[in-house]
Amino acid sequence: MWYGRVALRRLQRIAVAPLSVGSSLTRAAQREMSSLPRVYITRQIPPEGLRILRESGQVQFDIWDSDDVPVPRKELLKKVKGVDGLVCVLTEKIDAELLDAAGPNLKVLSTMSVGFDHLSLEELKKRRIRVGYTPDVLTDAVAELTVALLLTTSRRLVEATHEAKTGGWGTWRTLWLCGYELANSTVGILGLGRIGVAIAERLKPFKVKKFIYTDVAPRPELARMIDAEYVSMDELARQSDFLAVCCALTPETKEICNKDLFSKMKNTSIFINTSRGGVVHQEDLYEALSSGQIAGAGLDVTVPEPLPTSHPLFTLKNCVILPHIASASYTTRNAMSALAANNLLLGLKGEPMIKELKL
Ligand SMILES: O=C(O)[C@H](O)CO
Repeated sequence: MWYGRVALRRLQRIAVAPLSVGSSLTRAAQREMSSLPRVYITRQIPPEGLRILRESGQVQFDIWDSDDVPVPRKELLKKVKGVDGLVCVLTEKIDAELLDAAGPNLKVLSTMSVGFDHLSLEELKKRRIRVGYTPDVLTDAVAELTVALLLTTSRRLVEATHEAKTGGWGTWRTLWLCGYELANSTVGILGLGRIGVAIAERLKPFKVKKFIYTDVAPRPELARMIDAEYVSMDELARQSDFLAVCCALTPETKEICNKDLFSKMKNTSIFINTSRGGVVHQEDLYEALSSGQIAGAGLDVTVPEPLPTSHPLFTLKNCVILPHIASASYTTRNAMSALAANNLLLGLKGEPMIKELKL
């Protein structure tokens, strides 16, 4: 269930109560509370996660009381001082500076995201800080949104609604607003994991002819689930009518979608990215779209985020840009917050987390 803003604020007041040791508490209760591990939460996370933390009776926590504005870095560096645990989202850079500010008490970091490119894994490992993250629970939502974005881009839905609303809709025309269909197409997946499989499963009923994928190595178990063929990066570019990027952002995948890739794609191909903006060389993508090297692109992620409204990509009719909403369903965001909360609590107890990154 999703709580409204007022209910959420009420929940938060209750949740943070242990830190503001009130006069109504007995001294014994105050002592007990102040001996609990201290946790800082960098964002107003959905209510399910807050409820779990509050009802656990296992931690005292403080929270940045906003979803609209990220916690300013200066404030964050102050707030993390001495904490035992930290719950963050993808807008917080967890690096040496922050970990130094937190100090040696910090044992567990729990990010409410499947992506972990905002975390300096090396620094975390060096300090033996355990890291929880939230894969799986968002797979359905991300796959669903990816399909929606793919169809929106390939069938030119944004252009079409704009034309209908602004008087561009004249007589029925034979080739007006034509796009590309999935039937009989080849769909390529760059980085085959749970999300890539879920996307392919949803696209299959659209009569896709063939699924292909590339990755650092073949992933036969996953590939078998969707009858996908392993190909090289070059072949992926050459054969794909639709190319969906599903890989994590790492030093190896940074700007892997660049001029070299786009130049090998068909000029009827559609490029879709719901992973991280950093895997794309955006100037090269702009070039490929504006020159007609590829037919269109649908992006849920960009660099930076938010992408300034003056960015050249916004001038292109064949580029659909969404504000990083792939996992944004009420169910999924609550599930992510619950998983992040449970990971944190387990980590603080010294038990295996439900989803823990191997550092
Ligand atoms: O990494 C993630 O979790 C997504 O990008 C946002 O849900």
